[in-house]
Amino acid sequence: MNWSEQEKKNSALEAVKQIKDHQIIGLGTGSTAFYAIQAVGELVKSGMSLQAVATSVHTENMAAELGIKLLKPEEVKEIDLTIDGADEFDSALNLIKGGGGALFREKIVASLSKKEIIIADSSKMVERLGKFKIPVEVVPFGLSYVTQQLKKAGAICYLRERNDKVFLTDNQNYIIDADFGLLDDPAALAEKLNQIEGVVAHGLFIHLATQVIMGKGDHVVIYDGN
Ligand SMILES: O=C(CO)[C@H](O)[C@H](O)COP(=O)(O)O
Repeated sequence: MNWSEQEKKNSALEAVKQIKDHQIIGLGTGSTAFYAIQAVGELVKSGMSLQAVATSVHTENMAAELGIKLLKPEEVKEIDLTIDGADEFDSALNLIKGGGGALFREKIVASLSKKEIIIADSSKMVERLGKFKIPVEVVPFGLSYVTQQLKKAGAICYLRERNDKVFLTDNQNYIIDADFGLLDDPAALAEKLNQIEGVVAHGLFIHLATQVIMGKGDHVVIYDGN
């Protein structure tokens, strides 16, 4: 396993230590969350009674294979603890998420969660957010309008594709990867994006993370939010 995979795994295993019996757990999406989902599967196998809400169809399938009982978000009032990855995080624990395209469900699950733990390898920590383009999930009907609004706001826009076809999210929407350059004020940009009709969700997660657990070499560093 290379160093970044080891850091991802270490951060995931550290986060999973916080899970208690009978809790409802939010399961993230991506290559870091993968290690957490595997570990939650182990806890269930060892006899812990846990239920989970998944942030994507991919995660749902993985959890089902591991015997983790799944709930739909509409069946829960709140989630005790969510463990998810991120594409970038800063010292205020603001995030860019959505590299895997699951940003809408991830944001709903994070918003339902009492505790949102972000797990990451050390490459994800940045001084200023924005090197990673901001994923913006858009209803297909609104693609032209939203693209124009994002451009007016200063972004260079890329419609996400996979295998030479337009990428479709689990919600059958498109993703525009919006390059705003390095951000001076992520919260202000998040507010601006919230105002655009046709935007389902964007990848700026402001004040949603409770804690970031970052793998660094063979240990982990924990950053707590305020
Ligand atoms: O937001 C996400 C998916 O929508 C992921 O959490 C993010 O892309 C990080 O992924 P990885 O752990 O594979 O680097």
